[in-house]
Amino acid sequence: MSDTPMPPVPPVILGDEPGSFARGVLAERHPAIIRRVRDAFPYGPDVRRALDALLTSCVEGVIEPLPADAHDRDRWRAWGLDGYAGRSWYEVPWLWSESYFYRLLLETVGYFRPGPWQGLDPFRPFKLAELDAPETDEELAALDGLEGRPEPERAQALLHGSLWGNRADLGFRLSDAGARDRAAVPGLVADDSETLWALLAPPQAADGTLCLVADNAGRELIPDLLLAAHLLAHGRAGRVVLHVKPYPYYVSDATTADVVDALRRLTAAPGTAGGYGRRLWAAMADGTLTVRAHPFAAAPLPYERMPDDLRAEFVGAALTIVKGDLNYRRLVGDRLWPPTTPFADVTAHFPGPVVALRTLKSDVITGLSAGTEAALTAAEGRSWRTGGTHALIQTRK
Ligand SMILES: O=P(O)(O)OC[C@@]1(O)O[C@H](CO)[C@@H](O)[C@@H]1O
Repeated sequence: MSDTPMPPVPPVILGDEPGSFARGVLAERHPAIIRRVRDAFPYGPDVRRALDALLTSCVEGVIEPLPADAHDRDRWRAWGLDGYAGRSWYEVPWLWSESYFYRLLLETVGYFRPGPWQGLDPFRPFKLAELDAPETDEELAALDGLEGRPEPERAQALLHGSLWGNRADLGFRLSDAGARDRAAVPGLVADDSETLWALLAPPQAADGTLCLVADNAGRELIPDLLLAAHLLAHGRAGRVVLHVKPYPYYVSDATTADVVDALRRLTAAPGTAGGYGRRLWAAMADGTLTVRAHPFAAAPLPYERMPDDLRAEFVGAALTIVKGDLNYRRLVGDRLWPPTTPFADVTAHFPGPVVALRTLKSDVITGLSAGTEAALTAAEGRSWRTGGTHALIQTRK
C-alpha cells in the first residue's frame, strides 16, 4: 500500500453515457456478436427468432430475468439479478450487463438445456479459425529461434508473447474491423517485470504454486501455456493452476475445451513447439498443471467480492497472474479511476501477490505515472485507453 491517502472512490462505469466506450459495447458490439453467431450455425427457426428477440432487447429493451428453471438462477439472483431485471441495459453497472448478456446468449442458443445444441460453444467457429490461422504457425515456429538463448531472455520473450497475445480478443475484433491492422506500440505504459521475475526467481519459486487467470483462447492461450511450461521447466514455479471460464463468455474467453484444443494444437506442431506441447500434456497428466473453472470466473462482479473458497486458492499461491482487459477491470474495480491511482491500493483486497498482464481495451486504468498519462493523452486523446495498441505489466507484492 502506498502512504498517500486513497482519493474518493469513483462510481462504477455504467453504459448510459452517449458516445462512451461502454455504451458502444452494449449498443453495437453485442448486436454484432449476435449476428455473427446467428450466421455461424444452422440454428432452426425457434433459436433464430429467440436470437432476433435478444438483439432487439439488448439494444432497446430491458433486462429480462432468467427462466424459472435455469440451473444457475439462484446464483444470478445472489449476483444482483432481482435488482436489475426490468431495467434498461444501459443504466446498470456495465460489467454486470455485459456478463449477463453472455449468459442470456447461451440461454437463447440452448447451451444449458437438454437438446441438440446443449454444450455447443456458439463461439467455437471463431475460436477454431483463430487457432488454425497461419499466424499461429508463424508464432509457434518462432520458438525455434529462441532455443539456445539465455534463460532470462527466453523467459522475457515468453512473457511478452503472453502479454501481447491479449490483443487476440475476438469480441474486440468482431466489432472493430481495424483492430487487427493497428500496430501495437512496443513501449509499455507500465512495466513491473523486474518485480515479477523477482517473485518467480529460482530456486525458492520452484516450490510455489502459480495461479494463471487466463483470458482468451487460441492465440492468447497458446502463449500463456508456453509461458507456464517455461516457468515449470526452469524452477520458476512448482505447480501451475490455470483458471478458465466455466462456459463460453466474451466470445473468445478460454474454457477447458479450449485448453484441450490449444494443447492438441501444440502437441501436433513441429519443432520446439511440439516439445512444449508434450511437456504440458504430461504436466496435466501428473497434476503439475491443473485447470480450474470456478463459477466466479464468469461472475459480473469485481474480484474484491470473490467467494471464500476461491480466495483460499489465491491465498495459497506464490503469485497470481491475471490476464487481459476484463480481468483487469474486475481486479481494480470497473471505475474511472484517476490514471495515477496506485495499482497497489486498488488491488490491496487481492489475497496474495498479483500481476496484471493486459493490453488496454477499455477506459479503466490505474498505476500510471503523471508523465506517462500526460504524454499518452497529448499524443492520442482518449484512444490509448481502448485501442488495444498499448499494454502494461503491473505488480503488487
Ligand atoms: O478481457 P479481454 O479479452 O482482454 O478484453 C475484453 C474486452 O474486449 O471486452 C470488454 C468490452 O466488451 C473490454 O473490457 C475489453 O475491451
